[in-house]
Amino acid sequence: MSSNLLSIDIYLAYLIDIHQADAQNTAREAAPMTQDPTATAEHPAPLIPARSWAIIDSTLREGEQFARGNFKTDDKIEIARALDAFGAEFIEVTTPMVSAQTHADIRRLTGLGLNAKFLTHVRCHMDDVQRAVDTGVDGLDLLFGTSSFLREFSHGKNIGQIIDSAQQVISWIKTNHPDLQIRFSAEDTFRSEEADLMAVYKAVSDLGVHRVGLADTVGVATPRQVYTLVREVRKVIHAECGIEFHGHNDTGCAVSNAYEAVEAGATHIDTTILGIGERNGITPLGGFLARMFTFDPQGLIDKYNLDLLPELDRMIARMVDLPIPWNNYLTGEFAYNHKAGMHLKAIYLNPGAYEAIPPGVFGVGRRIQAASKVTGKHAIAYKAREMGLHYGEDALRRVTDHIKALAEHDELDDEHLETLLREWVSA
Ligand SMILES: CC(=O)SCCNC(=O)CCNC(=O)[C@H](O)C(C)(C)COP(=O)(O)OP(=O)(O)OC[C@H]1O[C@@H](n2cnc3c(N)ncnc32)[C@H](O)[C@@H]1OP(=O)(O)O
Ligand SMILES: O=C(O)CCC(=O)C(=O)O
Ligand SMILES: [Mg+2]
Repeated sequence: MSSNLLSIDIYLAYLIDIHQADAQNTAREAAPMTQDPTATAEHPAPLIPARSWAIIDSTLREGEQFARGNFKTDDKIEIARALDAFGAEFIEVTTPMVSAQTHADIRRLTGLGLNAKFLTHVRCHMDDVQRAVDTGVDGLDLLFGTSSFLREFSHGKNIGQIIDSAQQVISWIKTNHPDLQIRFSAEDTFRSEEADLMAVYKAVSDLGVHRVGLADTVGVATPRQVYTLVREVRKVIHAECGIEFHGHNDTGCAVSNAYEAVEAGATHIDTTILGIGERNGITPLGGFLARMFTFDPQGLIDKYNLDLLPELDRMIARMVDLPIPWNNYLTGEFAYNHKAGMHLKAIYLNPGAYEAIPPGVFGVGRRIQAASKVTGKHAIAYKAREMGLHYGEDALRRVTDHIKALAEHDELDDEHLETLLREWVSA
């Protein structure tokens, strides 16, 4: 099999080609990407360079809000080390307001000497911020709900009071802890009034936050809404202010919304391993990387240790005591299973024919399921050749039909197939 598989370069060239063509065909306004001085006509800059965005992995914050996300100190250390080894730029951790243990755990994590920067997620309130600043984190992710739902039923503040609190808290942090990064997020952004959002984002940007956050808290936003709102927010904040997107998956759009956010100019995307979080979770790290890989494969390969992804997924599956979903992006048991005869014929010649992303880059293997009722003669011939067996055209047709007929009634595994192929030759 391996001798027939073409190298990763084939996929990469193809991916770059389709996206360059897509760019030429699209009427959309281009996102404000930084110029790539190394780009040439032969090697054009990737459409969405991997260096234009960073991951804020929130497995240790949003993931703790998952039904089974009850991480102990050792789990947290293992998760943080694994994310750091993978190359995640930021790790978001739960607010120290949760408990004395959580406070102590954050200190423990920030003392590990990892490359990833730690952020803690806190309410925009002096009590929370004062408790957070001695944890050793690199930044504070402040939030305040701006939708009428959250203003009425969560905290009871109006937009003027939210801006006043933001002013008090942000000014205090900047005066007393100027080294800390500050992010301000309007929780439930996509059910908030646009005028309110613009007033809040402009105010916090003027106060000098490093990033503003857009949060699709109930997972209701469409990709187009995300794209449009990110572009609007970009216009009211300072050029050096980053934009973070946090998207829930209630309507199945968490990956596409994160992608649209980046395309519109977002600089930071929140993910969790396997997508764990409140309800059915947020943008999964693996799904987001699969999406972004197609725009800048080499950029992702340079930035992350992508082949560690299966270990990350397995680690969280173990900790939350659930299997990795069979159809999980990249690492699901059948994410790279090939079965139909028409697919198998082509995949033996070039796996790129039926795969968008080479599995080996993400440390996973492909499965060729040659024995089934939907198989075809090419797959059987390849399988036989691998075993050193050769059939004439008639024999190949007959053995293929025999295998298809058997498989109508029974599952055939590889071992059974091999036995059949040998018996058929000697029969
Ligand atoms: C969409 C998200 O995921 S947001 C992040 C959610 N994360 C968490 O909730 C972290 C874990 N939470 C906790 O441990 C607790 O909720 C704590 C420690 C934060 C607060 O606990 P309690 O004081 O018992 O309050 P409780 O959780 O019942 O209610 C929430 C409080 O936060 C207030 N609040 C909500 N949002 C904000 C905000 N952005 N800024 C300031 N206060 C806020 C509410 O008004 C309410 O306070 P109140 O009782 O004075 O009205
Ligand atoms: O702080 C944020 O931006 C996101 C908070 C959150 O988890 C959410 O709104 O779903
Ligand atoms: Mg959330």
